[in-house]
Amino acid sequence: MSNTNDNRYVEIFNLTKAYPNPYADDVVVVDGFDLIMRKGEVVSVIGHSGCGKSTVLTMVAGLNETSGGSIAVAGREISGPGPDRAVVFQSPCLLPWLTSLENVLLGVDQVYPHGTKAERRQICEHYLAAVGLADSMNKYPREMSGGMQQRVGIARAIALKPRMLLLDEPFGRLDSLTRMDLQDVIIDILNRERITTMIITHDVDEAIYMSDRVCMMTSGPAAKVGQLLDLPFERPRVRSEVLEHPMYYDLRGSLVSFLEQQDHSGDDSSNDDGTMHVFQAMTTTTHELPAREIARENKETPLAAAV
Ligand SMILES: Nc1ncnc2c1ncn2[C@@H]1O[C@H](COP(=O)(O)OP(=O)(O)OP(=O)(O)O)[C@@H](O)[C@H]1O
Repeated sequence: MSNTNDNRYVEIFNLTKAYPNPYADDVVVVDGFDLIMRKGEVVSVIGHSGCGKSTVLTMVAGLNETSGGSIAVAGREISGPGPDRAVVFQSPCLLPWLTSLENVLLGVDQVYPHGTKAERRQICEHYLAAVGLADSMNKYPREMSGGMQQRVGIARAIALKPRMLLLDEPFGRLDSLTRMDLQDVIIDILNRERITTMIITHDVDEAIYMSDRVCMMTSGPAAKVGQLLDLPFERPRVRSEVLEHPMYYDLRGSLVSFLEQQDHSGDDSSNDDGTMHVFQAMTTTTHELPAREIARENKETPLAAAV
């Protein structure tokens, strides 16, 4: 019998991170971050620059030690990095002396040591084709554009058949057309493979298009989950249907409104009647998490649709 519960596939409880400060007390960047993800669910994490999004993602990846709290994936508490959690960063960091196929093979060789060489190669070819690189398997990174290199990075991550995919602003360095192409590449793969995925993004529209829920982080220091927003769009997801959905602009407004509140110093995100502004334009389900006064000396970014 499996010891995992598909409704609680990823369990992040009371996650905390304090970075050392050589001149004063440690800086508590994340404090009390709680999130439960269902198996196959795609959650975007959005928040102002510097609030701690990447800190959360790298802790889930096991690349950044936690200061407190716990993270469990598929019923097992994580204690370091592992191939069960594949990460795609803004820059794919390919090995320049290897072709795209060889770059993907590096990880696949580790994960499928008992497969034959031909089987492992077939897995790499399958995922490189899935990201649109069927004709570029023997190219070196220097022969590929930034978008193509990022496709290799995505293929490399997904070929590991991870339990969880962690995407840290994976399109941050790409032009808007390439960005849209790659959003669709990932959406297609997620439609087929149903990998539980966390995406860090600054882009409200990307968060809405890509995910099943949006996790909105409060501004740091001591950032945590401020709101969770359920999205009503079906999968497989079609961009035009999402954009034309009658709820689209209300949902977008809710996200922007939350971020705007976080941008206002000393605002505790509540109306006079204690309700959250973010709920006002909404008819879909949201889950309110306990509010806490957050000191925000560290705000940086003016609000825009992309924060
Ligand atoms: N290794 C580190 N040591 C000390 N402070 C750090 C370290 N890494 C990040 N920080 C600080 O922690 C805070 C959160 O950083 P983080 O990169 O997680 O934020 P973010 O929300 O992902 O930012 P952005 O959206 O700009 O990428 C920032 O103030 C940053 O300066």
